[in-house]
Amino acid sequence: MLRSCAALLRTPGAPRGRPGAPRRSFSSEKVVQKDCALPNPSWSKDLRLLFDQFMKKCEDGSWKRLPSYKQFFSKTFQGFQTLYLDPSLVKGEEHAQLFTRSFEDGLGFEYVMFYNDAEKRVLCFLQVGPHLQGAPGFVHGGAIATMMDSTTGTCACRAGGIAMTANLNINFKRPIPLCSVVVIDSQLDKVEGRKLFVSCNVRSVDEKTLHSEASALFIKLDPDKSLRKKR
Ligand SMILES: CCCCC/C=C\C/C=C\C/C=C\C/C=C\CCCC(=O)SCCNC(=O)CCNC(=O)[C@H](O)C(C)(C)COP(=O)(O)OP(=O)(O)OC[C@H]1O[C@@H](n2cnc3c(N)ncnc32)[C@H](O)[C@@H]1OP(=O)(O)O
Repeated sequence: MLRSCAALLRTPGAPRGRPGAPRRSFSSEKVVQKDCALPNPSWSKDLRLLFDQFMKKCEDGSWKRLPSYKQFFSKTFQGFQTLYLDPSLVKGEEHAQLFTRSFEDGLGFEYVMFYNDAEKRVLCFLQVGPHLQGAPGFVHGGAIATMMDSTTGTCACRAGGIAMTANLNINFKRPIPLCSVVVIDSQLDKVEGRKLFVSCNVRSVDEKTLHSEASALFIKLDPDKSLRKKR
């Protein structure tokens, strides 16, 4: 796997992403709404296997694959914008992209999430690309935190409605090798009014290594309160 990772980095200036894909021109490009939570050629065998295994589990309806795009464009997100945002504070929206989906294929976060409604649980299968390096050879802690936030956040929003992270408490236990695949397992533990308590852990695919664990608090947004800056 590390070999394919190195191959992605070897040719500076070479077109990246899928072969034949147009080069990015930030100012004029219209972001294509492709579902990024589907296999692409950068996915390793481990990630493909986990994907295939869980697509099978989706057949009886117990698990659901969650599609993922570079931009939010669902009705839920439009609801988020209308209810909570002051339009005068929204800047650069036409260029906005979901942080975790803003890398060329294979270089950053490659992942797919599956949701189990009965268990209020989200599993994220994540391949960490070479541009997420922190300590040499290992993934940056901020990148791990990002994906723990995204996975627990997805779990909170699926289970409880639109919510934002108020607290994320992480213990980093073992570093994650760059270009490896890990499993983030999150579940809703408790609901108290608008507070959603979600925990997660990050393990290696063989489950032998516990890389990190976290607990998070999400607050369901109150439609009577705007998210604008308090003056
Ligand atoms: C974020 C995405 C939302 C979009 C949703 C759209 C679609 C959904 C679909 C799928 C989901 C998809 C993806 C999820 C992906 C990514 C997740 C990323 C999430 C983030 O990356 S998000 C960015 C970082 N996040 C912030 O930028 C928040 C800044 N923050 C605030 O905007 C406010 O802080 C807010 C709104 C959180 C609460 O404000 P508020 O005014 O509504 O509530 P209030 O302060 O009254 O607190 C109510 C009760 O919570 C207690 N409480 C509050 N904070 C606490 C804390 N830290 N520790 C302990 N208790 C706390 C109080 O003590 C009180 O408790 P009590 O009721 O018992 O007195």
